[in-house]
Amino acid sequence: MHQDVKEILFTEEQIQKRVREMGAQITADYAGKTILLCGILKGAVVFYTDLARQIQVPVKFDFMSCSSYGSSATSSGAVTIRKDMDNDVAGKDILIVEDIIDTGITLSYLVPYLKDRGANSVKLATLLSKPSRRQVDIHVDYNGFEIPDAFVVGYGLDYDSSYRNLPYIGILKEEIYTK
Ligand SMILES: O=P(O)(O)OC[C@H]1O[C@H](OP(=O)(O)OP(=O)(O)O)[C@H](O)[C@@H]1O
Ligand code: HPA
Repeated sequence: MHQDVKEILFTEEQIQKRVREMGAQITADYAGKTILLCGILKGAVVFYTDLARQIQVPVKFDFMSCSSYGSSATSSGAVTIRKDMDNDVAGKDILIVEDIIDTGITLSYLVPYLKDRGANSVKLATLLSKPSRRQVDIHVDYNGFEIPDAFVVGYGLDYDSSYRNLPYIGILKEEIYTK
């Protein structure tokens, strides 16, 4: 275990098992359709590549990059798009892939944004959700794990751009982000 991690919340094996289950559910729900899989950079990348390979219906890859002002603790609710999807959204069945939903502010902006551009459907898959931190109500179609209000890293999630490559999800020691 990394020295900055105080506790492993989900091991590599637990994550892979859950991702397989989510992929099977998505495969069943989208039978006969093609999914435009929209990953939200950068945190979702690891989950995205694993989930995509567990989906057995046709999938097209696309990505968006967003930023919300301030840290997620102090977010003003203003979300800007740094990189939009390359594909035309109209008429497509879009599945947004996130690593974590915290306040819900990012998704509360993105889902209507894509719907307003004429998507046939917009659904949401997230590996992690922190319901106790929610500021806006978000409907999550596929949720990997609900977690307590702790700062987690690994499997794509970062603190100060580090730890994204840890194969597990762990709780970061408080002294790392309070120093
Ligand atoms: O529900 P919210 O409070 O809006 O927070 C969730 C968002 O915050 C994180 O992204 P971040 O801005 O840290 O960028 P990153 O994915 O590049 O790490 C995460 O990947 C979500 O996109
Ligand atoms: O716990 C977290 N870890 C990393 N990034 C995050 N963005 C919101 N919550 C978190």
